[in-house]
Amino acid sequence: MINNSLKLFFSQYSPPARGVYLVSKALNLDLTLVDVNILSKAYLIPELVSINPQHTIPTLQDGSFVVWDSHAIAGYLVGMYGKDDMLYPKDPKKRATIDQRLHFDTENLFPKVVEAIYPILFRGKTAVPSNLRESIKRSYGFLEKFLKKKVWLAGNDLTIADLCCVSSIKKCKQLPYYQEANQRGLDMLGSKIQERLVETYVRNLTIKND
Ligand SMILES: N[C@@H](CCC(=O)N[C@@H](CS)C(=O)NCC(=O)O)C(=O)O
Repeated sequence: MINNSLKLFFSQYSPPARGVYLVSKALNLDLTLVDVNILSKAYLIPELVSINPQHTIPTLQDGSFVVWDSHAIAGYLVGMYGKDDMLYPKDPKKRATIDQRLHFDTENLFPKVVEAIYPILFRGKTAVPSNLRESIKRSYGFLEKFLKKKVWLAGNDLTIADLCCVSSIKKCKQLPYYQEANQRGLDMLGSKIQERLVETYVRNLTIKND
């Protein structure tokens, strides 16, 4: 379904932006993607800052309505454009479980990704500290427990919890739109991290030899 009024401020390097992109694919919605280079200092484009003072990626503009935070955007897209509520059921118990997973992503998973990756991308660090690696493993352990006896993260059906957390990764890989909507950006982020590690390594060698 093409909706020309839906504009998503997006970056392949942004996991939450890719979460929203996955949701749009699940809904068969065509978004207009505005590619924002979050790796460059010039990413604060006026078009984004004027509608979202927090200037976070992803931000959705639907006509005169603006919403940001990937989880809020995902719920909005299902409510507004879903042919049914399967991806984000209105049933209070089902929704509460999904919301718990989404909040887990906000307060636990994503901050750890940021803590692990940002110092390598932006501050010349070359490794993820071992205590953080342990902490990330604990988070994945929680996800495994959430998944126990369930097909998907919040029950037997795919929901926005899966698409936002992309935690039940093997299942998500089976989705027909997964490669385009997540794997491509994930590979780009992986290559960028490798590139930064090599740059930092070479810079450190040069400093040593000076
Ligand atoms: N909880 C937010 C996190 C959004 C976020 O922090 N996005 C990062 C990119 S992955 C960003 O916009 N960073 C630049 C900034 O905060 O100005 C969400 O789920 O959308």
